[in-house]
Amino acid sequence: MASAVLWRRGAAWLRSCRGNPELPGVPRARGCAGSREVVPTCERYAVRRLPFAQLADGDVAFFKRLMPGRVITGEEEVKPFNVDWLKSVRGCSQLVLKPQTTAEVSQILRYCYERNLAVNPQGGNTGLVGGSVPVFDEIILSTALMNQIISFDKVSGILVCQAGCVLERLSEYLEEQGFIMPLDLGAKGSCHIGGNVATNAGGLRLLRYGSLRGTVLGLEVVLADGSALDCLTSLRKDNTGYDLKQLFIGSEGTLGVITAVSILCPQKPKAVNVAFLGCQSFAKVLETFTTCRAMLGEILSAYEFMDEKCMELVETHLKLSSPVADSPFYVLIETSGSNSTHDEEKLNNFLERAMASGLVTDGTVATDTKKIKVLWSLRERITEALTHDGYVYKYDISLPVGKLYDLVTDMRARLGQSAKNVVGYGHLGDGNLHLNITAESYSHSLLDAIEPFVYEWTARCSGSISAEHGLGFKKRHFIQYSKPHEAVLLMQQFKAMLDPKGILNPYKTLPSSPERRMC
Ligand SMILES: O=C(O)CC[C@@H](O)C(=O)O
Ligand SMILES: [Zn+2]
Repeated sequence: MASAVLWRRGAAWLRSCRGNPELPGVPRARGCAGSREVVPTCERYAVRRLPFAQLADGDVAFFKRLMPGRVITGEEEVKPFNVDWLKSVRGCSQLVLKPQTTAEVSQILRYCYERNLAVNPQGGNTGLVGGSVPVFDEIILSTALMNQIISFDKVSGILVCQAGCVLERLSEYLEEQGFIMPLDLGAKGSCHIGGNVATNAGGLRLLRYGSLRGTVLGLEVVLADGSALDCLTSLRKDNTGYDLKQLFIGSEGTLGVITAVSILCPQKPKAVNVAFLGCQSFAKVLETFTTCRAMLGEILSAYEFMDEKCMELVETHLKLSSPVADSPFYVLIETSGSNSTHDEEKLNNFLERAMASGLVTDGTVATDTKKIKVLWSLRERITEALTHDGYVYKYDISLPVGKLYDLVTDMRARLGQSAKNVVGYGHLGDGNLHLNITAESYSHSLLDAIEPFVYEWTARCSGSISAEHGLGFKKRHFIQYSKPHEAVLLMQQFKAMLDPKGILNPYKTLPSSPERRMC
């Protein structure tokens, strides 16, 4: 019935958004993940502490002299820095340092290197694989006060800023200048650009603007021994030797601390539209993608999908309402272009075709900023909704796009009643599935039913076990499912060369001694 209504509406439908006006807007920071008590990581996973030095009173006194007023020591004050956003891993650091300058980061690391003290670099602490919090008592080096925009060149669109700038603040700043960040993600209200680069965050705009490996032009990095590496170039082209910045992009703070970033920013599109559509099968989601890519061409800027379980969760836990009739799958299509009449016409033609051929059975379109945000919030806030559903097991998989949803179906069949919900969503246009499984509480047996099955399944399809979230603490021992042994060895050699004492973000990204999960 809904489809008939849509079909008759034609172009008028294109201009409408049936999104509930009372839907709350997109939150500025990712919502709170509840107040669960978290078992310390080292206990839950039986991790062996590496032989770093223990923090002494003299160390704290040194840092207090170096950065008066920017050293946090009280147990309660340090607590939020010890726990990840998901409330799934917890360290027991006793010290948080908040440098403001690269020189201070250098001094901190020089001191820690000499004393053999382990350091956990931390940005907005929005990571999803336990990479941003300590495992034991690593000193937390927070980039929160390194939040200055250094320069923005309107001619080239190149932004240079300190690592601790919050992504959303950068976006707002750039929008005033007629530009945007090439990166957007649900955690934009809290995540730091340095953390985004350190994890090579993907996000919602990758389909259009590519990954940070292409848009980051330069980096300033402080190495483990405190020496600063100035690769903060703003050149589009520079073929002088090896491109060292690439080593640090996606290194998750294990090779150096990123202190400043130079990034190429696109012009703000003049016309943005979002269509939110219902599809009756995953095959139709795929066909809709092929059709819209062919018909929308260069104006297509995002193609996201979510299944009906995701919609149920955002409705139940966040009280958002679906703007379209219940469907097994939903897709969100965004266009970004320079001519609204042209873009709307293209989108309308595509939608008419999609409706006529039965690819899409219901849908709504938003052309103004407020309604666009409402539609995006249905997709962006799934992560937040999941945290209200219990303990969440998260998988972030790259797969050949045609196989993307088979993993969700297989996992559902495998887990049966032992899981509460098994949901699939993600950046379909990038071949990136977010598979999430919820249960009332954490259990080793459920984890054993999921892993290594999920990784073996992914490896059989030549996929990647981490598309965009990184390996952090939780996934480092599974790297071999996506990288050959020689590649892992070479990574370990790079690590040993740049950080011979292994003080930077230990227990993360690369496998070390095997850990046994406690039963
Ligand atoms: O929570 C997740 O699994 C995905 C988070 C994020 O990458 C997203 O695309 O929303
Ligand atoms: Zn994602």
